Amino acid sequence: PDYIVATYRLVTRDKDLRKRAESIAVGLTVGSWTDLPAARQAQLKPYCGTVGETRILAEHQDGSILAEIEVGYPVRNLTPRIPALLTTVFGKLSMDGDIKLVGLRLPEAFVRQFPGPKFGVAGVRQRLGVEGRPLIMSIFKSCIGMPLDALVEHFTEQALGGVDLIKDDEIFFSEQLATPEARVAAYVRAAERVAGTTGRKVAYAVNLTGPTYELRDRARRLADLGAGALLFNVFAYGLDILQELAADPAIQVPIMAHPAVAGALYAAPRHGIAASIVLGQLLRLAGADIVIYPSPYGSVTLAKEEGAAVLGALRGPSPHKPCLPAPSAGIHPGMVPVLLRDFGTDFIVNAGGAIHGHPGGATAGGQAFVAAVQAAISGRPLREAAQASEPLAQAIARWGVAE
Ligand SMILES: CCCC(=O)/C(O)=C/OP(=O)(O)O
Ligand SMILES: [Mg+2]
Repeated sequence: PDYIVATYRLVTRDKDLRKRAESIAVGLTVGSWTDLPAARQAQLKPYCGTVGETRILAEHQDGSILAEIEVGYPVRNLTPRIPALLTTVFGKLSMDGDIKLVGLRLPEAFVRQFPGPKFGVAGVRQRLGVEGRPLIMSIFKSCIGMPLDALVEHFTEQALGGVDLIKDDEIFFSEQLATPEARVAAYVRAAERVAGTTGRKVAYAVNLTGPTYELRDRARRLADLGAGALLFNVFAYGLDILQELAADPAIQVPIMAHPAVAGALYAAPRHGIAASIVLGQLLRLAGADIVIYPSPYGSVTLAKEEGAAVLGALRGPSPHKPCLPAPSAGIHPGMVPVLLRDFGTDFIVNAGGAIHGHPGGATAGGQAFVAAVQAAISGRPLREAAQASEPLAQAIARWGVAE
C-alpha cells in the first residue's frame, strides 16, 4: 500500500532507534503485533506502520543523542483530511517527550485528494490585475474601537498610497462598531473613489471571523459584497476549516492564511512540528492562496533555512498550484531589494508599521513601497530612486536600506 512517511527528530538516551521507531510504527497503527495470532497478523499487515531510515545526528555530553527516525503509515489507515493526517502521524506522539515532526512525505495520489489553492499565484495576480512585480499590501494598524467612518478614512489613506491590497490586522474580531460585511461594502465604495484619483485598483482582505458553523455562509457573503480576499486565522480556527473554504466552489475569492498561533507549533527546537510543514506544506494542501509568515529578516523572524524550507513547500513541485508568499513582520521599503533577491517577483510585500509609521503618514508609506518596488524591479539602487521620491527618501532616512 502507499505510505505516508513521517520523519521525527528526537533527543534520547536509548540508542536503539529502530526499537523506538518500531514501537511508534505499531503503536500508532495496529496497536500491537508480536502477541497477535498469525491469522490476525496476516489480516492487519496492510494496516501496520513500517520503520524507515534511522540516523544519529549528534552525541551530547550528557550521554543523550540527537537522532532522526522515519515511520511509514499506510494511507489506507486514514482519510484525506488534515485532522486525520496530524492525529495519525503526530497525535499522542506529540506529547511523548523531546520529539519534533520535521518531515512529511505524502504519496501524490493522497495529495491530489486535497483541494490545494483555488487561485494560486497566477489566479491572485489575474484577479488583482498585478503582473511582473511583487504585490504591495498594507495592514490596518488601528482598528479595534474605531467606528466605521474612521475605518473608512484609515482605509482611504492607505489606498491613496497606491498599494494593491489592504488587509485587516488578524486581531480584528470585534464587530460592535463595524461588522465585516459593513466594512467590505464601505471599503469597496472607498476603493472606487480612490481609483478615480490614483487610477489604481485596491482590494480589501477582510478578516473572516465568527462562529465556525457560520464561516462558510459569511465567506460567500463577503465575497459577494466585493471582498478582495479572505484573511483567515487558520491555526486559531483549524486547518480543516481552511480546507472546507478552499474546496467550496461558491467561495470565489482568494484565501489569505495568517500564521497567528503557529509559533506554538513550530518554534520549539525539540517539540512541535517544523515550520516548513506548518506554514508551508499543510497550508498549501488545505488550500491557502496567500500565506503570511515571518520573514527571515523582519521583527518576528524565522531562521533563514527554515524560511527557505517554507518557501520551498509553498512554491515547489506539487500537483497543487503554488501559494503566494507574504514574508512579514517589520518589513520596510529598504528591504525590498533583498526581498526581491530572495523571493523573485512572486510574493507580497506586506507591512503595517512601515506604512503607518512613515514620517509622511500612511499614504506616503504606501508611496515609498511603490517607489521601492519600481526601483528594485528596474534594477535601480534605492538611494538613487529616492532622489525622485520624497516618500522613499524619508523611509530610507528612517529605516535604512537592507543589504
Ligand atoms: C507575521 C505576521 C505579521 C503581522 O501580522 C503584522 O501585523 C505585521 O505588522 P508589521 O510588523 O508590518 O507592523
Ligand atoms: Mg498582524
